[in-house]
Amino acid sequence: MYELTDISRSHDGREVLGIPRLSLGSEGVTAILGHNGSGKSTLLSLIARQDRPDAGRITLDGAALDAVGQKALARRVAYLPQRLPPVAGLTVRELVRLGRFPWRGALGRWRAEDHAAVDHALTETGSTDRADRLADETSGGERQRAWIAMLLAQDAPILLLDEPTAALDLAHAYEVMGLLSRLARDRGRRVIVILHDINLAARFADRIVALSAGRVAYDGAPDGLLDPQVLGRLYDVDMELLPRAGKPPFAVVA
Ligand SMILES: Nc1ncnc2c1ncn2[C@@H]1O[C@H](COP(=O)(O)OP(=O)(O)OP(=O)(O)O)[C@@H](O)[C@H]1O
Repeated sequence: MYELTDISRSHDGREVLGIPRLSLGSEGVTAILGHNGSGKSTLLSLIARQDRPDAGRITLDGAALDAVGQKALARRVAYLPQRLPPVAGLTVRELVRLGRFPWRGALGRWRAEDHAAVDHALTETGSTDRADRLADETSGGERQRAWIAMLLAQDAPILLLDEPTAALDLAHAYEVMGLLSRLARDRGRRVIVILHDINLAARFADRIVALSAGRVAYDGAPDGLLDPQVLGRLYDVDMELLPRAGKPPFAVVA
């Protein structure tokens, strides 16, 4: 579990993230929401240790995040950034195999469990049929699922994903979120995921942390966020809720 204390991160003399205190990772799925530029990716890249705060302290399970070795961190935290690098020349399977890097033995030998983890990740993301195609030649959404498969193959207890559903059609966005929430529920994974879709977050998250101008503006259960006033303040737009029998109401712009 992460503990953040007195975190500050600035760019060009402007503080883009200021968090006095925040614990993350004790719930199954935590969704991070907020308007564009509110600091979501900055927060995620800090806890993924892709970036460092200018001030403050981040611990992971009680140890300073800075002090965790690179391989040990990769075994505990799998991170999917918003902007993914090009994958020229790699097949989908080769891309997914990269996720096994922190687990491979001395001399980088492939063990049966590495192959099994890759096959399992391909199956879980519905990517098996495309495994031998060049990742570059698959559609944006198919490639996104291959990246998610790579993340699953890494087999880390904490998954950090920055807008993983952005390139996905509705059905696959729900499928991927369903998969992440099953990993949390059935396999004890802790998922921290940036989303823009309030309704997707309300459906799958156990906790929502919403940022506004670099500050935590809401932190709690999805129910509490599904309030036109709270949403209106957060996104600076009039919102209304459409009730649905037996399901969370649907938030729409009024
Ligand atoms: N490397 C950088 N250099 C300068 N400014 C940056 C840099 N990275 C982020 N910022 C600024 O910090 C602020 C927060 O950015 P961040 O990417 O964390 O927002 P976000 O909530 O993830 O936005 P979005 O929803 O658009 O992805 C923005 O104003 C952004 O312009």
